[in-house]
Amino acid sequence: MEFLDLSQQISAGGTVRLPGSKSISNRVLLLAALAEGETEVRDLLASDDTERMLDALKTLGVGVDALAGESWRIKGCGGRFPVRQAELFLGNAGTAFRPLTAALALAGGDYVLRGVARMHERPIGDLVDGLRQLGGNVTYLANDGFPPLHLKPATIRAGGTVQVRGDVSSQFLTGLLMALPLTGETATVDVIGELISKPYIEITLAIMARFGVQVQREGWQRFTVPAGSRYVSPGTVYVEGDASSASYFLALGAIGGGPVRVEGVGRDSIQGDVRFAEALAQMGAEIEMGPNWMAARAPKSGLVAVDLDCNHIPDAAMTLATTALFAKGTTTLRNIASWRVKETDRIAAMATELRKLGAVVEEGEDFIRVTPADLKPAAIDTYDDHRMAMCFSLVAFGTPLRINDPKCVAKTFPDYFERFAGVTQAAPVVAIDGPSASGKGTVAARVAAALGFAYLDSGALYRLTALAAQRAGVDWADEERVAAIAAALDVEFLENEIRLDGQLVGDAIRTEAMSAGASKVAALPAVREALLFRQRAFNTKPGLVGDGRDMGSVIFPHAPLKVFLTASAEVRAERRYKQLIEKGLSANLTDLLLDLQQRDERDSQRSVAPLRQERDAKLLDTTGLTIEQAVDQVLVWSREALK
Ligand SMILES: Nc1ncnc2c1ncn2[C@@H]1O[C@H](COP(=O)(O)OP(=O)(O)O)[C@@H](O)[C@H]1O
Ligand SMILES: Nc1ccn([C@H]2C[C@H](O)[C@@H](COP(=O)(O)OP(=O)(O)O)O2)c(=O)n1
Repeated sequence: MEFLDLSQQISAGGTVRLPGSKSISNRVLLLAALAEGETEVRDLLASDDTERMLDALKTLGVGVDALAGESWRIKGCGGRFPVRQAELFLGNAGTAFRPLTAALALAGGDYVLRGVARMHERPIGDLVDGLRQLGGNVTYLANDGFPPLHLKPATIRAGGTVQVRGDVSSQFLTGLLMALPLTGETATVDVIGELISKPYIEITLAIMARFGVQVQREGWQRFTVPAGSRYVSPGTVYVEGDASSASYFLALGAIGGGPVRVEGVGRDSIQGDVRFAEALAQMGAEIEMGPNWMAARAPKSGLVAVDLDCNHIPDAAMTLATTALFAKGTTTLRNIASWRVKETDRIAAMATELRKLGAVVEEGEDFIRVTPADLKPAAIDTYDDHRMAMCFSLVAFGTPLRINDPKCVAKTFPDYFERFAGVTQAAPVVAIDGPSASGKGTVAARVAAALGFAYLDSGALYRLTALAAQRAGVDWADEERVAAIAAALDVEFLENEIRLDGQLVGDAIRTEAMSAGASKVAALPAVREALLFRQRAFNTKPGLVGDGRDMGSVIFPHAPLKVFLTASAEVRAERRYKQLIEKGLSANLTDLLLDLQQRDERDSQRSVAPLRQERDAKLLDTTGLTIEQAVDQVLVWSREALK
């Protein structure tokens, strides 16, 4: 499984130009395809969801041409798709599946619509019932109420009234409304019960109007499309930035200092999720807004918890769940039952993953309640849900963490994590690598103390693994079992001591036998993999100095300062000899030199993370230097690099 490890973040600030809105992009594409005339769609979101829609339209015979940038020319088919029989695969794209179901059910052809397994678990029965009331001929190919679907030509009933439940997914109503003009008749939709996610219906009505169809409405209960309504291209359409995507960056500003400014959505937006900014303001964030931009910064007194009905911002509300980790008090997000039928059961997923970090979470059928706690590093699962991945990136302000399957953000925001990195500053790392007894540990510990940073003695982890394996009677060459031991190591780093399985280890890991053992287990790829996140989890505020063999190359490749510390083999052997004798351990200088040369050889020649000077590492040869001189040089470089 792919993953992304995030260091703890220190601050956030800057400007982000948002990708196009997913909701607007797919609605505009469908209406442009159904319209008379050509439409140029500018600033379209480039993502999985829009790709599914574009592919579907191509399959249906619609002329789709990519122009420069994220612009497309769509040759409208005037309500009649050229291809009358087709099978469409729509992945996990709800914003493609629902409206296409509605449009194709009334478009007079014979179509099969499929998606990924999760899509086949997401209900569509209420939409199908609505289409059947209009005369649609829809069959379920697997389970009643769920995709895949088979659509055959409808027998349209004149002057029909459709009843559709409003409390399931507003995408059903959106789909129906957008398809109604295809009947050619006057058609009315009555919404039964409370309509959820109303702002999404506003988007639908606004875009239909842009394509020349005025929906007459009575509140949120009744919508009528007059006979003879037809879609006509408005020529050029600009897609607004995605307001849900804006929520992550506004939250970053509110948590990480800010200001973080997003461009592409603002006060004049037709997207309901811009109201996320109000929710953030209720938490204390300072918000500024212009017609097409918004900015957020942290309040001096810190964020505070809220108790909020989130029905109007179902997607952006997820961002509040992780923002709550940085607010004083318990946050309750209510009226979010729709989370349960999204890309995943988002209430369950959110609760499970927040608990991994140590947060206190209570969940109900339609609410979630989050109380902050001291956060601890964890590997977060994302459930093929882009919003899970993006929401949990905010957690990096509280603890380093691992995000599994980070590429799921491609659904709406393929370069999310690059943009995240662009407006955040991670806790810095000074990476010190080099051969045995070059002085890494001594120098690293003193530099860490001088800078007020944490210190990671990564070699100790390999030594501890070797020791734990020996104690468990596991051969150092048994990769699988040694890796399992490394993954399960119960260690605690104290000021000047290490506890393994609750007991102080003392010099048991410093013997030459354990040096050799460490070098052997360190050559096993599975062992290195097992220790990777454990090492990165040390990268907390205000910063870290790490020493080892691969700090700069593998563990912290983005470290602002990398040092390669070395000295002649003879000098290093002498240093190690003195060190061992001082500790009261037995040693022989000739053997030590030989051991050290063998170990250098093994550490340099192994296939994974070999010992070598990185191209961007500064070389420091300590053969003729005192400890103080070596420390001073690294401190000079650190102050330059961390400015
Ligand atoms: N620049 C230096 N000059 C002299 N002795 C040093 C220097 N750096 C380190 N030492 C000594 O060498 C020994 C080995 O250093 P250590 O930090 O354990 O190396 P490493 O972590 O690279 O194996 C220590 O006893 C340390 O005091
Ligand atoms: N980041 C690291 C740290 C240590 N190792 C390996 C290589 C060394 O032979 C052993 C022991 O490392 P350690 O830094 O404690 O050893 P020295 O003090 O330099 O002799 O672990 C590694 O492969 N990668």
